[in-house]
Amino acid sequence: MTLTIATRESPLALWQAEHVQALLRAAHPDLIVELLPMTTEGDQKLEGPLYTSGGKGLFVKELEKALMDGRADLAVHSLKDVPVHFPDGLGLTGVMAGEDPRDAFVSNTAAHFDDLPAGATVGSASLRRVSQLKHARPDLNFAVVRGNLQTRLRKLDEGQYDALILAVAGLERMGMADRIGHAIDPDLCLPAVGQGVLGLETRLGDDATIARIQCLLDVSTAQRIAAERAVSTRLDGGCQVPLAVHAVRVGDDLRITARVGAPDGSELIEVETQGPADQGADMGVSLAEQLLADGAGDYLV
Ligand SMILES: NCc1[nH]cc(CCC(=O)O)c1CC(=O)O
Repeated sequence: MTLTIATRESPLALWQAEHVQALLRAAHPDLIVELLPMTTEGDQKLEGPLYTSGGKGLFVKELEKALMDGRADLAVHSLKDVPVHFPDGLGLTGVMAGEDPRDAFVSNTAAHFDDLPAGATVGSASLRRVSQLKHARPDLNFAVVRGNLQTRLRKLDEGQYDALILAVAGLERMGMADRIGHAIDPDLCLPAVGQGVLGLETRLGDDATIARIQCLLDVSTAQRIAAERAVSTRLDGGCQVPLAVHAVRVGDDLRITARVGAPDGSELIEVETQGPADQGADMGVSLAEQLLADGAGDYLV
């Protein structure tokens, strides 16, 4: 049997696909695992912030076409970039064990976010990051930065920004953990839904592929993801909205924290709940409704 993994051609996407390819080869010596690298619309549209150019779906659509056509059997995604709804016939078959979910502070001049002087320029195109960090530090200047991790770091090194905020997991996967000044306390900047988690998308009912990837799946992470994605599904949120959701395991429970912030940092709404880990999806829906009751709708356009 041959299993083909569709992947974007960015260095991070290729790393993720090759990582899964190596794990599948090791688990199934009889299996031929191939990559189908493709350029997506999202990779071609690198001007302007993601939330003005069509959102997360752009990175996923081409890969899903390949799955539907049978040119590929599996897509490996940074779950953070995966929209809440799937096309007919496709689905999220499972998730792998989560890595560090936090954001990273990256700077060549300041050792810590708190050390940034007033007026310093922080590069981020994420409404989630900007709304939370502006709330904490209204005196900083936030500027859009796009491109893959390597491009963003080059712009930092050229002096276009005093600091960048990037996901710890992406930097670690790229072998660039040495660029991390410090991981940011979730209290300051709560992570995105699914941050640091790889999700595996297949055709629904493709039992042969689904059987082969079982060995990669992590049940505890799946519970965390069910909770987090329930919040964004109820709010219909993509990366176009300033939404942060983070579920952590506390014994047999999950504690879920969610925030929606004004893009200008003037208001930050936070809600939290705790309950049995296998009821995360229901808890997530209630938490989303609590956010709406607290006025989050104003910022979820
Ligand atoms: N939005 C791009 C993206 N998608 C996933 C990651 C990092 C890895 C992850 O969170 O799984 C990144 C880079 C970043 O936000 O710095």
